[in-house]
Amino acid sequence: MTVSDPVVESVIATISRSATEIRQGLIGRRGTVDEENPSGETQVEADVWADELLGDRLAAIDGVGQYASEERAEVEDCGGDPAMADVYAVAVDPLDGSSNLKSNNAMGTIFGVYDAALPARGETLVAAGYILYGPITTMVLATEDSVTEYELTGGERTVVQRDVRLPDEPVVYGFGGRVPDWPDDFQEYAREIEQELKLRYGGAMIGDVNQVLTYGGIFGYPGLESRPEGKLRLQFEGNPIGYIVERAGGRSSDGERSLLAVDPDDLHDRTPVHVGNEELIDRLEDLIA
Ligand SMILES: O=P(O)(O)OC[C@H]1O[C@](O)(COP(=O)(O)O)[C@@H](O)[C@@H]1O
Ligand SMILES: [Mg+2]
Ligand SMILES: [Mg+2]
Repeated sequence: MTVSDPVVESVIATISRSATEIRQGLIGRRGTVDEENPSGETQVEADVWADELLGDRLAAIDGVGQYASEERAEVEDCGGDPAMADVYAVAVDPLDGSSNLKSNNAMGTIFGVYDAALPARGETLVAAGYILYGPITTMVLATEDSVTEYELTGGERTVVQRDVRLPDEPVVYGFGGRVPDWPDDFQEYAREIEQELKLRYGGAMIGDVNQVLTYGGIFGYPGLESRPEGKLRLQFEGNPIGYIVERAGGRSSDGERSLLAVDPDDLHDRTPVHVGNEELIDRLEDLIA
């Protein structure tokens, strides 16, 4: 599938072509640097490197008016106002789950193409996707009308599944954060779910969400007692994943409403993130609202 808008297609082609290179470049970049990202988390060498690589390439695309990433404080102005026709803003989590580099477990790259200046509502996304660096490098791409899974080799992307849909019968769940730090209502919900589904939690949202897309179920990183806003970032993680799961027939929620309807205050806002089969998200909202 190619996307009809040439700018959006260029963004997707640039990220998918860069993925093999990013995967290769992880070697030798597993150590931490002496810096924190704007969310106050220790950066790994590969976080900084992947951000620079993607930032340089995406900013060079005509029609990309803004670039923003989890790893830099401010939105980069790339020449062009996303309020204008055919100008977009791209928000990226260059490496999702980069703490998994140390233990050599799955990781990802997440991106959202917004038709609005950042920070923006998820409803303004025109495309979103993620790369999963698993045993195979894959990309899941959602656009207005469909979700497609690709395998990436060299610079090529090969379709492996068109029209990806969440299976009707959910099988897996994964919830982030420490159990004693979960609010009572979320604990109650989790107790129910663990009677019904199998636990899959790998410490990289992309790996865990891909399990949900493949088998059906729910991924959640709830608001915590110690941090009611949760851990994950709305612009770089919550919105793109919410968009993908909703396009695949599922639901997303911050606990009360679709993630795509959340109004951002700040580029690095955090939000509780829940995505999965509709019925499971409905039940969650009933219990914790
Ligand atoms: O270590 P925890 O608390 O389980 O958190 C894991 C979550 O944090 C993240 O690693 C945050 O993403 P980054 O690695 O991009 O900061 C998610 O991928 C994952 O779901
Ligand atoms: Mg992340
Ligand atoms: Mg990251």
